[in-house]
Parts: sequence; C-alpha cells; structure tokens
Amino acid sequence: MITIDSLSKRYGGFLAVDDVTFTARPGRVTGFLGPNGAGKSTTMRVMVGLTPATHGEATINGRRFADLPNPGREVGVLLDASAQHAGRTGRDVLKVAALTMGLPRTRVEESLARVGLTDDEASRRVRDYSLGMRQRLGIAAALLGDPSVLVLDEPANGLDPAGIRWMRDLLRTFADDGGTVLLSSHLLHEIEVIADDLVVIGNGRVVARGTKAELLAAAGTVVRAPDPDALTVALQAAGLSVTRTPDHALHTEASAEMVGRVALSAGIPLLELRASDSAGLEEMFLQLTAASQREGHTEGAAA
Ligand SMILES: Nc1ncnc2c1ncn2[C@@H]1O[C@H](COP(=O)(O)OP(=O)(O)OP(=O)(O)O)[C@@H](O)[C@H]1O
Repeated sequence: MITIDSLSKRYGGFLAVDDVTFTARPGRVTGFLGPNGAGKSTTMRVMVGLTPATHGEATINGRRFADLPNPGREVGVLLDASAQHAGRTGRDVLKVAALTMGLPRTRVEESLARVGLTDDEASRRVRDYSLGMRQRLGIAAALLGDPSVLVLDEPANGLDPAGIRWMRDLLRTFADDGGTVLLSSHLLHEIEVIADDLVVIGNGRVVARGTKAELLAAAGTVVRAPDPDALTVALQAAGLSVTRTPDHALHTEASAEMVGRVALSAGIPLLELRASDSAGLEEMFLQLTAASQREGHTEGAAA
C-alpha cells in the first residue's frame, strides 16, 4: 500500500507538487496520469526518498521509504531506465542489486527470464541497450527483491507494442497476486487499459481521482435520438447542458438514468443511450489538466 498525505514539494518559488493526497491499494493497478511537467516524477521521487518533501508525507506499507530496513524487498522502483550503470552488463547490474539486497544469485537469472532478456542480451553492456531493453532491465531490477509494491515512472517508454502488451500482462498478474502497482504516464490510452484506479494530476495538484469506472461515469453520457433537436430542448429544459458530437449524438454530463427519465417524460424515443467512452474520459482529462482549469477538482464519480 502506498499512502500520499498532503504532499507538497517546492523548488525555490515554484510549487511542483501542491497538497497531493491519494492511496494506491494492494491488488490494484493505480495509474498516475498527467501532462508533461505535472509533478508525477517529483511525487514518485519523494515516495522513494530521492527528494525530501516540503510538506506532507509519503509512506509505503506504513513506513517512510528511508525507514524501510531493506527497501528493495518491499518496493520495486523504476524511475529512470537510463540511469543504470552504462559500463556494466545487464546481468552485472542485477548481480550488484542482488548483493545489496542480500538475495541469492539465482534470483538474477530468474528475473532476466521474467522480463524476457536473453542470455546474449544480458551479457551486453547497458550502454549498448535499446531504450526498450533498458526498461526491461529496470523492471527486472524492480522485481528482483520480490517486493509487494511497484513504483514505475513511465515504464512503457521505448517499448514496442508487443513490449507494452507484455508489461501490461506482467503488471496485471502482479496486482492480481495481491501486489500494489503505481505507474505514471502522460498518455491516457496507455494507462486506461491497465489501471483499476486513476489519479489525475495537473500543475502539481490532483484534479481527479477514483476508480476507472467512476471516472468514466463522471465523463458523462452519450445519447442519440431520431430528433436530436427535440431532445436537446427537453434536456436543456431539465437544466442539463448538452453538446452535439460530430456524429450527431448528444453529450451531457448527466447520468444515463437521468437522460432516460427526461426523454421518457418528454415522449422522445431514443436510438442509443450509454456512458461516455474513453473519448469522453480523454476530453475530461484534457479539460482538467489544462493550465487555465487548474482549479477544477473531481473526486470519484462526484464530478
Ligand atoms: N530539481 C528541480 N528543480 C526545479 N524544478 C524542478 C526540479 N525537478 C522538477 N522541477 C519542475 O517541477 C515540475 C514537475 O516536474 P516533474 O518531472 O515532476 O513532472 P512530470 O509530471 O513527471 O512530467 P513528465 O511527464 O514530463 O516527466 C516541472 O515544472 C519541472 O520543471
């Protein structure tokens, strides 16, 4: 379990992380989503003791990272896949990490196999690795100590489509086995396929958080009627704001149930009525994280 409590980080006069609170729970993949410069990496660096917080606290399994006796056994961390020792072979990187954690050497070969690095690749120096291979090595290092928590900053960077699929399956299995996964991304599509819970950050502040289902529900409803103008009038008369989508459906922030009731009482037949899909979620993500909407705040489905 990861708990972030009123965390702020100030660099000089600049507030990079502003009063961030959320938890990442066992058995779930939590996506930490935000545009470039939103404060994801900074939050994660505080979490794993690389940067001191200005205010607030981050704990992993109830303790601050610095207070964990053997951190690698509790939390696997991948922040910057390029930060590995370039002159060492991939296998040596893992051997050193295993030694530091007091793990048997057999774990090195197990981890290499788990991330699909071949014997030949493991014997090459890291400076000759592709970005995707570095990510795999970084994930191998994170998994080495058999931790219950994973903290991964943009782990899909540099992976090809098959690699992304592989990582998704690995993280899903890790969470299904009871592990806690926190992974960041600036791409909604990358994260929404895998995440159970989402925390959206913009300009250092949490602007939305909840289960994926809650946030999808908060993204509104799409409705289609043979007479969209009549339906628009009825919805507006009920106090709901309505926009017309390019394919002549209507989008509203109200629930599908509410829209159905309005249409029924106005005697308007419907052709389609459904929760907004990921396009709606993306629209919400863009709006929430736009600099001008910095004050916007959504909690769970209560948008
Ligand atoms: N050491 C530092 N000194 C000053 N400002 C910093 C420092 N580290 C980060 N920042 C600033 O804090 C803000 C948040 O940066 P951070 O790297 O946490 O964002 P991010 O969400 O991870 O972005 P990206 O998706 O681009 O990696 C940025 O404006 C960045 O310039």
